[in-house]
Amino acid sequence: MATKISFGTDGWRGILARDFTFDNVALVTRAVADYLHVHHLAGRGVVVGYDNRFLSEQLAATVAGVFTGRGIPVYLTERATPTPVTAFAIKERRAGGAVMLTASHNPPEYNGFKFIPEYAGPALPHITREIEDNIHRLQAAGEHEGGPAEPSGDAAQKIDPRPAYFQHITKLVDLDAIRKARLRIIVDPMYGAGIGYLEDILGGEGIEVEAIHNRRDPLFGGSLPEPTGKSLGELRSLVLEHNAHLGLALDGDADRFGIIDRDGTYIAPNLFLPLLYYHLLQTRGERGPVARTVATTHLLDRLARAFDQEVYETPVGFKYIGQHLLEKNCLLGGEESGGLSIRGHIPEKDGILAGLLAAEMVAARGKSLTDLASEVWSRFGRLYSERLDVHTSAEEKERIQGLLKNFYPPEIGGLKVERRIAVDGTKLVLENGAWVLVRASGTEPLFRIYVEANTEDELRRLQQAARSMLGL
Ligand SMILES: O=P(O)(O)OC[C@H]1O[C@H](O)[C@H](O)[C@@H](O)[C@@H]1O
Repeated sequence: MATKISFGTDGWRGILARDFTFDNVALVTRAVADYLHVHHLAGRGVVVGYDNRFLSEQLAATVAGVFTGRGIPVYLTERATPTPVTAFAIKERRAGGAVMLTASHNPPEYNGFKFIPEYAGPALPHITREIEDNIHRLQAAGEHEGGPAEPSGDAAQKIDPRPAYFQHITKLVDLDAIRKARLRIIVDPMYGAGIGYLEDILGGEGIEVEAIHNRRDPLFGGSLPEPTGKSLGELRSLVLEHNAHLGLALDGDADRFGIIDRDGTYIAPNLFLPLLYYHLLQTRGERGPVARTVATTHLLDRLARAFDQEVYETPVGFKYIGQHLLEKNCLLGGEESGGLSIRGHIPEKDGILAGLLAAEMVAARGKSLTDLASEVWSRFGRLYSERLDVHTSAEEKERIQGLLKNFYPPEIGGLKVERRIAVDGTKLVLENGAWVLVRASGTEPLFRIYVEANTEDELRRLQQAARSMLGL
């Protein structure tokens, strides 16, 4: 039977050997090739990149073979490459798009297929829908049943996308300031595709940098390549032990970031994003709107208001943030799951850029991120945010989806509901600015409950209230 292949929040993911097979990857590539031909992009060629996972390189060779077999020139990266670097290579070569083989921060048994169109950011839904339609058409025609062997990736042109990316990133970040401030930095690429990026960019400028987990391990040392507070224990210990100024981590394909401050504090994206927007506005003196997802902190809105800038609120998924970076000339776009990009860069999230900007902020102000946070909170107030992930059965999922459609209570946790936003899940904004959002994840079989409140107590109260109202 044909596998059901669909593009979720960010590409198609599947379990290796079960549904993520060479045949299915070849089939999806054929669907992308058809898309490129129909849109007259095929002649510009396509970049193919891959992460450090099991079989990623071999799967990338299959992708390259299918494209070249269909007359599409291929630029195949000569080694594992971060997603943002693969995306940047599109721009540099004016290619018609890219395919990136990666399952990002998923468990080791997964792999994934991202199509990045010619604008060098994640594919928007109308594009993935068209590719899915092509897949279904090919499946209906029996093309999923093997067919003639695809040529290997030998016909592809091998590229090293690093030099051009390094050159570009050097223009976006003040590496000189980082060097002059004599920062000591520890980096953790989590065994992923980001190995050799932060450490080489910083080290190349004579900045003191040390790297851990910087060899390939498709099992990710027994944990997930997801740079959250929970998984960065070793980085935290080393930062403290070496008295470093920062610990900078990347996820499996280096599009997300994780930051440890000098005192070992994990700086969550919902805090880092406002700190960075403040840095761009206040310290760099730049101006421009900000784009955030519906699940991301409203502290960004407070900053935007104070500096007379606009805020764009999007559904979850960096594809929407990327679209705003492109179309609204935003200064910053970011999301709570750990993605950001800035004006002048590609509309794709980039963990390498995020880490370098963190170092620039610390260097420019001679303050730790925690001290910078105190400065921002004293000017704009503090907000407490947290996301809960709740697993449910398939029947439960349906019940909750049904409930959410009409979920508009007059109050939650004793606070009046002022506004309901339904761009993605259901978000209720309360009378004192606190808010609750409940939505089904597009990448995992669970619901996410996001709450932002003015105090820690209020946060817990709202979490409890939302859970009991929905039976979650
Ligand atoms: O909450 P989910 O639908 O699972 O999505 C969580 C995240 O998944 C991927 O990493 C996307 O690239 C992100 O843009 C998104 O925020």
